[in-house]
Amino acid sequence: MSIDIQNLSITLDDGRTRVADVSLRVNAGERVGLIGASGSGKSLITRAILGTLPRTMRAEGRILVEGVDILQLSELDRAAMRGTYLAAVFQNPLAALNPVRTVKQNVALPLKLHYALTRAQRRDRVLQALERVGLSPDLASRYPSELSGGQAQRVAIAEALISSPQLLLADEPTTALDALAQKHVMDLLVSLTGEQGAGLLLVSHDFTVISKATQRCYVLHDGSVVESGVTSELLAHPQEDYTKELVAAAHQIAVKGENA
Ligand SMILES: Nc1ncnc2c1ncn2[C@@H]1O[C@H](COP(=O)(O)OP(=O)(O)OP(=O)(O)O)[C@@H](O)[C@H]1O
Repeated sequence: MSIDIQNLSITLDDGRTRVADVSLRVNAGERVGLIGASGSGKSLITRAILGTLPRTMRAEGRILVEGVDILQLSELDRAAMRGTYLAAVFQNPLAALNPVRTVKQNVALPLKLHYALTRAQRRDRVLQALERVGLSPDLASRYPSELSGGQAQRVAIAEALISSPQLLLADEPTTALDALAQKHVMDLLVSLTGEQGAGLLLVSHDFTVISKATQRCYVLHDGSVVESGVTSELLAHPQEDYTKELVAAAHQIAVKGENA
């Protein structure tokens, strides 16, 4: 499944524009980055794709999925896309997981909502999903508050991928994790989306993260795309001043890490 965002603008009720005329494409099975500083509009674009923008905001333009403009679909149809064609992983897994449900109940939720499976089929799928993200079945009966940040993010990934979505939106999925958990979670996102043939839209403020996981990327500044291209080329030869700043920041972090 490809997703083709054409001239997307997101405006507040009072007329202020937060995202302006953004065009962005993720081809089937492709890993694409969306990079920009805090407040540049990355999360709003993700939410416009998911259909979860705040009620005080309006999205204009087109978001084509297999040629259908999903901005024109009903709320019900948008909700049906979440957990089937589309899934998402966010920065804070504990906010995304239901705290009063166990790990296995959280992971099973998309199956319960969207698929007619028996309890036994659901249980098997959940255990398989936990195994694929490298979590022991012993964790299945725990509550989210009884997990480390890295474990909780793995649970969120298992939940996102259990229904084999065709596009995974990952919004700063590693920002809240320590360096080792960051690497594990990124490796997992790349390998699992690859195995499932799903596309990945990876949102981050950090070129280091984007460069490790994506083939192409878009640079967002103050709600507009200022540059886009093959990630390795953008990193090696940024054209715009803003992209140069982001690249320099990533190099500084890398050098600090090497000297630590
Ligand atoms: N509910 C809201 N009402 C009004 N303005 C909002 C709302 N949500 C976000 N904004 C504004 O829209 C702009 C883009 O926000 P967005 O969350 O998309 O940024 P971001 O690039 O994802 O930042 P971060 O990396 O910090 O998450 C910001 O100026 C933000 O203050």
